[in-house]
Amino acid sequence: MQFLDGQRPPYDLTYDDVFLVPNRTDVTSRFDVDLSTVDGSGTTIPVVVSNMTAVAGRRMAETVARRGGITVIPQDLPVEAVADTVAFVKSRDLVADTPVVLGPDASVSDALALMHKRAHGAVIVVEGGRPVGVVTETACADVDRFARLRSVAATNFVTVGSDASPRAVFEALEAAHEGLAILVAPDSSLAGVLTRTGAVRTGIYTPAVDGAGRLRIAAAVGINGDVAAKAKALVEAGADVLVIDTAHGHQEKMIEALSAIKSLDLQVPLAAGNVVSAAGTRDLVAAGADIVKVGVGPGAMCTTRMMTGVGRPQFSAVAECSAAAMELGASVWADGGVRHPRDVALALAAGAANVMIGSWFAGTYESPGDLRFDPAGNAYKESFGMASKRAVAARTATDSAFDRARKGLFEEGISSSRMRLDPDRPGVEDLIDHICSGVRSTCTYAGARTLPELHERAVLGVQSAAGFAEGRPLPSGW
Ligand SMILES: NC(=O)c1ccc[n+]([C@@H]2O[C@H](COP(=O)([O-])OP(=O)(O)OC[C@H]3O[C@@H](n4cnc5c(N)ncnc54)[C@H](OP(=O)(O)O)[C@@H]3O)[C@@H](O)[C@H]2O)c1
Ligand SMILES: O=P(O)(O)OC[C@H]1O[C@@H](n2cnc3c(O)ncnc32)[C@H](O)[C@@H]1O
Ligand SMILES: [K+]
Repeated sequence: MQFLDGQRPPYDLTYDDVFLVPNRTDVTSRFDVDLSTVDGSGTTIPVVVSNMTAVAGRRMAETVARRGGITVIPQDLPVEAVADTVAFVKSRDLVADTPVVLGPDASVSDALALMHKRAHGAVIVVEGGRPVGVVTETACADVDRFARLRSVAATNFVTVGSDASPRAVFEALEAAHEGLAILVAPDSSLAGVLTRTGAVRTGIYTPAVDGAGRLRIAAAVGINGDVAAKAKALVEAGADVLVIDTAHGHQEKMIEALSAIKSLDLQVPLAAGNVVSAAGTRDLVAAGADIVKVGVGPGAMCTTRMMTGVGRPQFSAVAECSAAAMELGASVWADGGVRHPRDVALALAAGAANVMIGSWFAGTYESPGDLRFDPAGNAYKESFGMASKRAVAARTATDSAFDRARKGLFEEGISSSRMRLDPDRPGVEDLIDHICSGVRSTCTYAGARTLPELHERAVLGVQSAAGFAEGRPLPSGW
């Protein structure tokens, strides 16, 4: 990475402050770009879902891993609950999505409550293990909420053998003018569902898989308690990457926790943070981190900078930490503050191996929260910070009332925010398409076939606020 005309400013920069200058390129197609990462996490796109309760659950983990990213399950859950999630994700198909299933005697109201748990927006009615109908929102529009699904389900749905190629599924849907195919096993039992877009995505993305060909998943631990025992249990449960996470990662307790976990030689990459300096990066790598998590204060749910004045503009933090990590053969994840595909591209140009995204993905069908609607009818999900009053109250629920009250004084995050589902991109895969098409395009502009090449070849300029504003679209004129 270099600055345009060698002009590196004497102050720190964030994503909005910088732009990439196009280079002469011999990468002539965006499909010639390889987005896989080199940090040992096994991702084939540079996307890591943040360990936030409002963002990272089993549906998110399954869906994102199928497209090549990885989800970090938050540290606040008991090991048994994380183990369940890991087992679920590892049992999922690499191509077909998991259907939402109800029996024929379930009600329309049951179906409506579950339908938007997944982006394909349908409930499959199953009797004796076999699909007998499909219920969509449209079918429920003018019927009584207590009506039974057997009376509203469409029975003329498209079924395809579970061994059919994605192209064959696409063509069957095209011929039938339908959007969702029901995949059935040879014994006619329900095997999964696949949309037209899902079939197309299968040809573009490579799932992130473990040595046994199962979807990958990561899990987080904090720095308090018997962290090494928890880390060992999580890896035994199947976690592919361990994240050791606390607000101030450059502290003795982190170094102790990380060293203790490293000494177990668990044979999975260890990511630790958060830090924003070369010194913090070096100390975490020396204590055993393969990946250093970078970012203090950029997160959308984070009030740290307002509360403490501590932090660092994220582009400079990532650039400095990744340079220090690379010297030691380690990698960096850029954590927080991503709101546009360009932010992901700039973090990668700065040297990050992967980019962590939290709040942006909270506003999708796949995040764990319930779908809600504001008075104007816009769909949204609730999100909250992991150091917010809400998260601290949940984390300390088993402490004494006095300890809870004491810890409650140190909140550093928003407890309730509404993350709107973008009507054009309501599913996390829509956002992944958006991000990956942006980053593929960045790479061809920069003349890079791989992400390390993007970092090597990136030429960055610094822009004024007017420069940034000029780049924004003006959908309603001026
Ligand atoms: N990236 C960020 O900018 C950022 C900022 C805040 C939180 N978070 C996220 O929020 C979650 C909770 O993190 P957490 O660190 O608050 O809880 P935690 O990991 O459960 O505990 C933090 C530990 O560090 C100690 N500590 C010392 N100075 C601290 C400080 N300035 N801020 C916070 N703890 C400090 C705490 O002790 P005492 O309680 O006795 O002080 C406690 O032992 C994590 O997922 C973290 O990544 C991220
Ligand atoms: O993608 P965003 O949401 O911008 O960033 C995710 C990132 O934010 C950090 N974070 C989560 N909760 C809090 C909180 O309460 N205070 C400070 N920072 C927080 C965390 O690093 C996430 O990965
Ligand atoms: K912030």
